[in-house]
Amino acid sequence: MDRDFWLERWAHQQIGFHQPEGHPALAAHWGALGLERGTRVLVPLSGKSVDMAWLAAQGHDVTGVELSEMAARAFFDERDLAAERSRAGAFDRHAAGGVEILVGDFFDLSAAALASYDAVYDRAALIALPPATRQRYAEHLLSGLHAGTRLLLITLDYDQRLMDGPPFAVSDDEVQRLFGERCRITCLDERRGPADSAHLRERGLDEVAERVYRLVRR
Ligand SMILES: C[S@@+](CC[C@H](N)C(=O)[O-])C[C@H]1O[C@@H](n2cnc3c(N)ncnc32)[C@H](O)[C@@H]1O
Repeated sequence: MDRDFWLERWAHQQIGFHQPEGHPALAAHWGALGLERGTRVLVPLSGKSVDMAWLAAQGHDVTGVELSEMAARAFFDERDLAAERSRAGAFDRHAAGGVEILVGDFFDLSAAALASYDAVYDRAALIALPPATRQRYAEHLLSGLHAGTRLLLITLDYDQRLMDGPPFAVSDDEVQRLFGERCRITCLDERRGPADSAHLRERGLDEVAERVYRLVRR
């Protein structure tokens, strides 16, 4: 899953992962993180997720990091927001309405930049990545985040033989392995049943487990 794979997906609008109504687990479980208004929230691999607008509406300062400039433009255009644009290190920054999207590679975000966030929202970021890159993603994220940073992580688990990712199956064991040494992990919710999106059901996924975790960086 290299950069071109994702840019092609955006160019051809093959974005079945995008949820126009946002993810229901966010409103249901964000409160469990116990964050105050004004908290800086990082949304890695953000796409044009409407969850960023929801987080901004809760009073947070939201930063999405996304490879595709098309996704960033779409996020602001769909809200009739004229985004300010500037250069921020390795990234092109688009910002308006309490949300900034850094267009570039998440792995170029410095440890110092990561340390400036108090919370992370990961929906379809970890599960978008193949196994070796998931390890790298967790390492990179945890290398920067300061103690006490809270994360809401949503995973999808299924029989990986039924379908090639993305989205990839991520088991509870893997979450423990990737994050357990450096985070306190609580599974807040688990939902088993048919995949809730038509594009996954069409790809043969009948039975999935979606889990919602709270992680607190030690
Ligand atoms: C499965 S989508 C999920 C998007 C979003 N989190 C959502 O819930 O709609 C994964 C996104 O990550 C972006 N992406 C993939 N690799 C990336 C990287 N290394 N740095 C930044 N963005 C990346 C892709 O362009 C794509 O928009």
